[in-house]
Amino acid sequence: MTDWTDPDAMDLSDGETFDALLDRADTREKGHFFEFFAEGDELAHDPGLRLTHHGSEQWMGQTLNHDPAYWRADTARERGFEERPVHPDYLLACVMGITVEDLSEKGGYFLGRDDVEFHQPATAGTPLSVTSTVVDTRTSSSRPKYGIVTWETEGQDRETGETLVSYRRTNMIPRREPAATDGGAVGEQDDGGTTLPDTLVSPDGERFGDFQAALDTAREENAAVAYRHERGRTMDDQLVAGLPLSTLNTARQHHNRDEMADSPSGDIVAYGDVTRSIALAHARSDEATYREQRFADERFHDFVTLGDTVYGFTRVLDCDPDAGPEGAGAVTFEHVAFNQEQTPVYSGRRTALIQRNQ
Ligand SMILES: C/C(=C\C(=O)O)C(=O)SCCNC(=O)CCNC(=O)[C@H](O)C(C)(C)COP(=O)(O)OP(=O)(O)OC[C@H]1O[C@@H](n2cnc3c(N)ncnc32)[C@H](O)[C@@H]1OP(=O)(O)O
Repeated sequence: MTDWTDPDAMDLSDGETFDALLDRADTREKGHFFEFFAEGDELAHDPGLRLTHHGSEQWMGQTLNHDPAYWRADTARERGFEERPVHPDYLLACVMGITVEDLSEKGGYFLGRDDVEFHQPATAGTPLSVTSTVVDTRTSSSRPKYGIVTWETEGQDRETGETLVSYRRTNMIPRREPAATDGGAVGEQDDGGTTLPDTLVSPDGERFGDFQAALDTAREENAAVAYRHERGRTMDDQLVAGLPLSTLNTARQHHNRDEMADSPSGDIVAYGDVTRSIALAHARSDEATYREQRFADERFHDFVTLGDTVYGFTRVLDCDPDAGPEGAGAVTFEHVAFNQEQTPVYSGRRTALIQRNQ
């Protein structure tokens, strides 16, 4: 009988031998198919990640987030932070990155996120502890190869147990076995005409009062406060594969072109949090941000891949002068990330405190 442990028993450098071997080898799987998840299940995510200034600065630099409070200690103190925090987009991406191995590594697309709440600023050196609960599972009626799963996730400081950020996220997750469906609703569209305002108003400046004045003007003129941001960022390898890997995000969507060739996108796609952070950076560059508060109804509408350019568009929904400290008021925005073909790829509602005066 052949001793298969003998190094010379097989020549693995021979293409034909190796090909035949690969064909009969099982794959040690990573991640979970849709069928794994049941409502109420709780998962504690194991990958270890410690927030760092290096990671935050790399994230901010690549996504054009230049708010000095996250780069300099003096500005951070002026803005009411005890010490210079890491950027909230980086925090959110790290908390989600850690969850990917357990929740979505099988290849499910990130569809949307809701109830994103920043409970307190996070600082460099903080080790993360992240847990998720399955809150909903359903079959996709339009795509029988996929199911749709929603989780609630909480990211905590592993040492103090304090919650830093929490959110509810929904992904399309591949099924082990395709489902029988009702035929689905692919391509069905509401062809009801959309009405648009005749006029779009832009704020004159970047302060809370500028947003409030623009909303007042718009109300008088039956207009909306909405504008685009000039900057664009073309997605390169560093953004598509590098940044997600730096947050321990193992989703094959971002770094395995071979696997993705046969997927709905046909290629690797950008981490939704990178796409979103770029569009938000464009928006923040046109406002005097004081503090990020929360996000709601975030959706990823279309794929962003290598070579696509991400632009930003903003609509102002509400101003609340009574929320926040003396020097700031709350503004609720709807932000849209779109590509070079003007196709929306992300949209979400964001409430941030905006500084009142110079
Ligand atoms: C971290 C990470 C991955 C990870 O985590 O590891 C990532 O970063 S990955 C990159 C970011 N991501 C993307 O690049 C996806 C962009 N996107 C698309 O390219 C298209 O969306 C699609 C091709 C995926 C689908 O395309 P599509 O089939 O035409 O889309 P839809 O018909 O709109 O949705 C199909 C079904 O999802 C339901 N659905 C949609 N949105 C939501 C929502 N928010 N909440 C709950 N259910 C939702 C819908 O209700 C329908 O359900 P049914 O199948 O039952 O009708």
